Amino acid sequence: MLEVRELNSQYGGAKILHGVTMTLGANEVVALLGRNGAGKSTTMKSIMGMVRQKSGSVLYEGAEMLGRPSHVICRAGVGYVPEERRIFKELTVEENLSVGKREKRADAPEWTLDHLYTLFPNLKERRRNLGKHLSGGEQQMLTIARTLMGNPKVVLLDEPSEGIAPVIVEQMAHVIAELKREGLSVLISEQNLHFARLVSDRAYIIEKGQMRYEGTFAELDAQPEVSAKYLAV
Ligand SMILES: Nc1ncnc2c1ncn2[C@@H]1O[C@H](COP(=O)(O)OP(=O)(O)OP(=O)(O)O)[C@@H](O)[C@H]1O
Repeated sequence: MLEVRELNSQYGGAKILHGVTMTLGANEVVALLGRNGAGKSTTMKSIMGMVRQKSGSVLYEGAEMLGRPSHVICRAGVGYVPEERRIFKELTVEENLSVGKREKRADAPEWTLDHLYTLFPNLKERRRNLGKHLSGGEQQMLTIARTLMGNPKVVLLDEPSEGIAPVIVEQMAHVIAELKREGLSVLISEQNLHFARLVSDRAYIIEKGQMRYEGTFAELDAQPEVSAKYLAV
């Protein structure tokens, strides 16, 4: 589905990613783990065409995306939910969702408002409220819901559990499980090993822009020195 090979990225003179290689299979949920500043967001932004200076390869369904603009990558079927929630604060929940609406894709689920409201009951209750009146967790959900309105096949979620209340974290885990059930592929970036383990099939660990680990959580548990070295405890 998504295949990143030998990806190097830099901001100005600062080289951040050094030969990052990873895959996301069809209908898989994969976690990209790592501490603050390890390069998780930069990996996602590079996949999305949001970092200008980069080399390597980003194949989406076999087609090269490296060097293509973000909107083309988006339209090809890759949805991206950045760490900082991007909602229109002066628009209602429903208006925010309408802004994200894109054409139906033959090979991906179509998300109507009704379908989304089943998955996000809080947003249904608050559909006439302005974005600025939502809690942080609701804004996070709205950003995901709006991305789904684009009918993506792949969704990249940057730190979905960060800065939200524990009850919302549970809902977030449910949402990710539902996305998988709908047939989507999901890449999440996480510092929270507990949450990642709950929702993902397998994991990568990145540190200083380099991949340090690839495998299942069971394999990771068998090597406690790896999480001790590369993950926050
Ligand atoms: N626009 C930018 N210009 C210069 N350096 C940047 C920029 N964005 C990020 N960096 C640097 O790139 C490195 C990786 O940052 P990145 O945001 O990818 O990390 P992360 O793993 O996502 O961590 P976080 O949880 O803090 O988002 C950090 O050293 C950061 O300071």
